[in-house]
Amino acid sequence: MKYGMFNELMEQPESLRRTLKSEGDRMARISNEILECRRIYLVGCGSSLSTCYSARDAIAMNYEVNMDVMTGYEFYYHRQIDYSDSAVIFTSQSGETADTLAALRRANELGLRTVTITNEPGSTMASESMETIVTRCGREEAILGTKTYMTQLLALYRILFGMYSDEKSDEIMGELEKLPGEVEDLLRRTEVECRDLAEEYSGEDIFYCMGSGPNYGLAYKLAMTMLMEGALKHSCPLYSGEFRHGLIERVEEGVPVIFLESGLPGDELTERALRFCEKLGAENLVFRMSDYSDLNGLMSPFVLAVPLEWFVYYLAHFNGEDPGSTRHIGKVRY
Ligand SMILES: N[C@@H]1[C@@H](O)[C@H](O)[C@@H](COP(=O)(O)O)O[C@@H]1O
Repeated sequence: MKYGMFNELMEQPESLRRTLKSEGDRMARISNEILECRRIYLVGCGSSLSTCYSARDAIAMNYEVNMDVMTGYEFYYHRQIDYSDSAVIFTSQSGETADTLAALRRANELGLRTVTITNEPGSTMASESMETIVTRCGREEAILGTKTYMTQLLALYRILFGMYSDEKSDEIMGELEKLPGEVEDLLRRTEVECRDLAEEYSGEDIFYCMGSGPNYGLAYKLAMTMLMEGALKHSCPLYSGEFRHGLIERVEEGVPVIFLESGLPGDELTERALRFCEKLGAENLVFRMSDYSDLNGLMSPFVLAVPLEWFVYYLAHFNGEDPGSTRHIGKVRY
């Protein structure tokens, strides 16, 4: 059984290729423009907030930078926005989310430099933002964003790592170019094993999702939009270091916990939590960057997203749900 989301999932490599080609120069120009800014805000909601977390954490682990991540309404209601020489990058697949649009309007009123990354060139946010990067995916119908997630994260990494010129940024910029091929390969390699895993866990009601560094953002997306929206499972994301401040009291034999590991230094906390959960006999599902790719650990949200997409796609399927459907909220406003 193939759902509409299947084709969107398979279109990820091509969407990445098209976005790199058509938006490359514009992204490079924006990197140079925001380089001089004293502060950069990243603002989005849901899946589009998760990309902000991942990009911020990837950058903050390597560079000294004033960068804040906020949801749309956090930004809107925040009294102390630093608007002298600051830039805001808004992420919205639809370009219509009311929260993010309200934040964009406030930023424009305050005179901040505004950039929107969206998949909808005709959207309200695209027309009201000073600069727009259009992810070249074509329309995405599934509520569980795949190609729009991948390309949005690509755009954020390109713009933010593009502000620097050193060995690390050169490496990441080079690896971003390799992503379409890498994702193509992952889509092929990981479907069957993740379908089997989904079948095994299809009866579970709740999944805790843990990651550190750039994988916290992915844990957030996995819990909030993939498992809750896509597979209709209860879920909760957390920073690996937060394990011992709550979840440690709740984990017990048979409770499923998903660990996302990048191999970066912050993952010593993920490993520590994993060892503890092993001792308790929890159902540990570990997605390790080193099992899937040789790319830098900073690229793990792109890489691990693919097996997770298959896992969630089939988890929904084995529960008789369409992974791309939604019960209460629409994807794109027409
Ligand atoms: N249910 C959707 C989420 O799936 C989406 O991630 C979020 C942001 O949407 P957008 O990226 O279009 O702003 O909006 C809603 O909450």
